[in-house]
Amino acid sequence: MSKLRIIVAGAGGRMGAANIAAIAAHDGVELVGALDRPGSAAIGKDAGTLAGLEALGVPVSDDIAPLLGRADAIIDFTAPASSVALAQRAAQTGLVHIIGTTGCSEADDAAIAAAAAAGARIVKSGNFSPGMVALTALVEKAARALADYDVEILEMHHNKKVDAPSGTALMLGEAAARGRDIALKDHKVTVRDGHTGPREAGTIGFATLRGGNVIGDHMVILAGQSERIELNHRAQDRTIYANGAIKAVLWAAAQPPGLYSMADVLGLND
Ligand SMILES: NC(=O)C1=CN([C@@H]2O[C@H](COP(=O)(O)OP(=O)(O)OC[C@H]3O[C@@H](n4cnc5c(N)ncnc54)[C@H](OP(=O)(O)O)[C@@H]3O)[C@@H](O)[C@H]2O)C=CC1
Ligand SMILES: O=C(O)C1=N[C@H](C(=O)O)C[C@H](O)C1
Repeated sequence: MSKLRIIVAGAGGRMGAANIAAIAAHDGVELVGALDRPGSAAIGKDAGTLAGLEALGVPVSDDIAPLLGRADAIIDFTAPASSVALAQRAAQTGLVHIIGTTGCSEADDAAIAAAAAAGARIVKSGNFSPGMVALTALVEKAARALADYDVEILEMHHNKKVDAPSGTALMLGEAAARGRDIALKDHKVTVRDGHTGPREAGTIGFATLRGGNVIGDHMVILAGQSERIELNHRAQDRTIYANGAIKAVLWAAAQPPGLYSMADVLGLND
């Protein structure tokens, strides 16, 4: 079987390097293009060198146009504006588009859904690790079973992260909300400061920590009157996300256009 040809967007970033290295190590895929922001220091450099590997003969560019005809998929861990623009390109050409970018607004998500409806095969997830997808399913079940317990979600990431709460924390919050048959947007509490009064029953609280080079820690707490359940996930290496993104490419290549989640990729929604 021929290898699937992948473009990595955000090649100069932390996840860009992890994605390039994971593609180079995988037998079923090959890197055919690397993109970054116009003006980025990565432009013109070899993608392999940027990822700490031997040169791969793939220079980083700021122009996707010449790459579109010779790629099957884009792996994109960048920024919301970039992911929306790439989704529109993927729709024009029917490409697989794997979106790991977090911090998207409702309008960004609507534009991404529109691109999927217009022909792109998009897998979008706040977290591409299979362990986190499994944890998300557990959180939904626990929130449903323990309907009167208070749900609080704590996350810690490195000091370069720009969005909060993390995409994963929001994904876990959505799972808890599904378990309770409520809409997260109507029940989430992301800030507590000053005289807040007692905790409002049925809300889902978020706490954000930032520091050092923490890759990604998440804890979901279900607090009852005489007990507390803590569901924890700690990422130890970005390779876990990059390998999940490749798994998503291989799965999505065989799907019709649409917007999919990692739960779809892992067969949890079958
Ligand atoms: N879903 C998941 O499993 C995971 C998601 N993430 C998410 O992935 C995203 C990237 O994370 P990370 O790699 O740590 O971040 P970095 O800042 O290290 O990398 C982002 C890259 O995208 C580039 N970029 C930013 N804006 C644009 C643009 N408009 N057009 C093209 N390229 C652009 C940046 O270029 P420059 O530096 O020049 O600005 C940089 O190379 C974040 O949203 C993060 O939350 C991260 C890990 C796992
Ligand atoms: O920015 C990061 O680093 C990460 N972002 C994702 C998120 O916002 O949840 C996934 C992971 O936690 C790392």
